[in-house]
Amino acid sequence: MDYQSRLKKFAVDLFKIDGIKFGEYKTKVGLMTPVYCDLRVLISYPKLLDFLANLIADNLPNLKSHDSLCGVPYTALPIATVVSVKTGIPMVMRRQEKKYHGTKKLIEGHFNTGDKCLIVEDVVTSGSSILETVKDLREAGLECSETIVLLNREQGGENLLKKSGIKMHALLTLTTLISFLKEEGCVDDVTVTKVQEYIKSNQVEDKEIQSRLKLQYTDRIPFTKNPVAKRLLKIISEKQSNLCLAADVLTGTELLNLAEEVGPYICILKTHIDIIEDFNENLTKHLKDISQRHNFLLLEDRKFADIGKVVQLQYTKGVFKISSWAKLITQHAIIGPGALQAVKQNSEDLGVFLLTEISTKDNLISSSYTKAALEMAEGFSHLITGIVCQSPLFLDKPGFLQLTPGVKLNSIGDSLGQQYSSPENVILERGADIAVVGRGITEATDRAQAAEKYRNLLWEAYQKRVEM
Ligand SMILES: O=c1ccn([C@@H]2O[C@H](COP(=O)(O)O)[C@@H](O)[C@H]2O)c(=O)[nH]1
Repeated sequence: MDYQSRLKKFAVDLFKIDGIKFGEYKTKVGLMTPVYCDLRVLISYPKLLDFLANLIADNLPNLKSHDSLCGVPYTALPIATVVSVKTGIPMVMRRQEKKYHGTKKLIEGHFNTGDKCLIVEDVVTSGSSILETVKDLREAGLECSETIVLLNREQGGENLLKKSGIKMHALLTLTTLISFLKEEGCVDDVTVTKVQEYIKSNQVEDKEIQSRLKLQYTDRIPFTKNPVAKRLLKIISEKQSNLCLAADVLTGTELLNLAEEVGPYICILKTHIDIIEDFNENLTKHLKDISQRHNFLLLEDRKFADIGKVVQLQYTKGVFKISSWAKLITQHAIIGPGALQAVKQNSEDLGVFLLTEISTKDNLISSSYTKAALEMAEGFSHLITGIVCQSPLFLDKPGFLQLTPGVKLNSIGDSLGQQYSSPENVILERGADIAVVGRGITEATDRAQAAEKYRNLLWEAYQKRVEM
């Protein structure tokens, strides 16, 4: 069989084992795609894996010039392994997370500095997974300039990899794959057209984006897709305030008095409306009036974390009717895209801050959870105002705002796990765009004066960051 016929056989076999599916599929970040690739199924078909290893070996004439192979975790690991066994080229393996005990190695296997390592990957969309792997391999002293991939989705990844000095060799592109399948009667013309249109209109963006840390708030307005984020950025610039007050008080009167006192110095007033002991609907009406008069937004920090349907009810119904007064809400990412879908219909007038990290000591959020939450946020860019986190994330995404709680002068924490950093540290080291201050202001004798002090410190720190 010639090489083309072998490739076609591989494409058809992949289709037969459900490695490639056509229809309406939701990606892990909540976007729709007419073609879904799940090459993890290959491990159940050792003969096909063997066939694939031969295809890879024959595709790359200079394969043997490499000292090692590295599969991008996890799907490509078994593929790299069979190629290694077939060709005798040793493997190295990149851990996805650093080990916190033992040898603390990020790259496993024996290698020498300067060894040429070939990256093996299953599917390339933007190429970001390959770039992450390459970054760690290069830091460990390996040389990476080529990658072999099974399927190039032709969405711009090849170009982005080239910019980082990586040449991509692909067994199949989405175009060749679909034409092979069409020739063999596995898909019809309608599917072919849908896939072609999808490729055209889903190219990864290739713009040089300045780090958000270096941009003034108004310069970030064009980058955001969420209407509430645009309004918030305007308010921040007009009031020269990146201070969010955590108004954790227990009565309606206390809340309204506090809002009046600190209103001139804040861009957001954050509530936990369910801790108000004498709540009634008039409270949120008055709160709304004050927010309009003093030009700040209301954020209900409900941290929604239930199934989509319940989130929808909690957000719109019950005694609090949050959707009628809060332009901003917080949500946990643990539920998956369903909870975001649930509030999406209000997206013209709603902004969500998604929790990707939390400020408390010994919390259970891992780096892979944070990574997945960030991907989810990107998939809902029209709805997401920003992220709640503790470290500088989304640096190349100036359209998303970083909201960071756990800010207080002269304190490192409370007795219940809360951890604090200073206003300067939260902006300069932790990458916050907006800092949340609660007890630092609410427990002060002069709350307006305390709010003004935090406002000035936080604003000065942001200006320093932009100029640094
Ligand atoms: O990770 C998080 C997320 C939210 N919060 C909220 O911020 C305030 C902090 O109040 P302080 O009095 O300044 O400690 C509070 O409303 C939390 O619910 C957080 O602390 N950490």
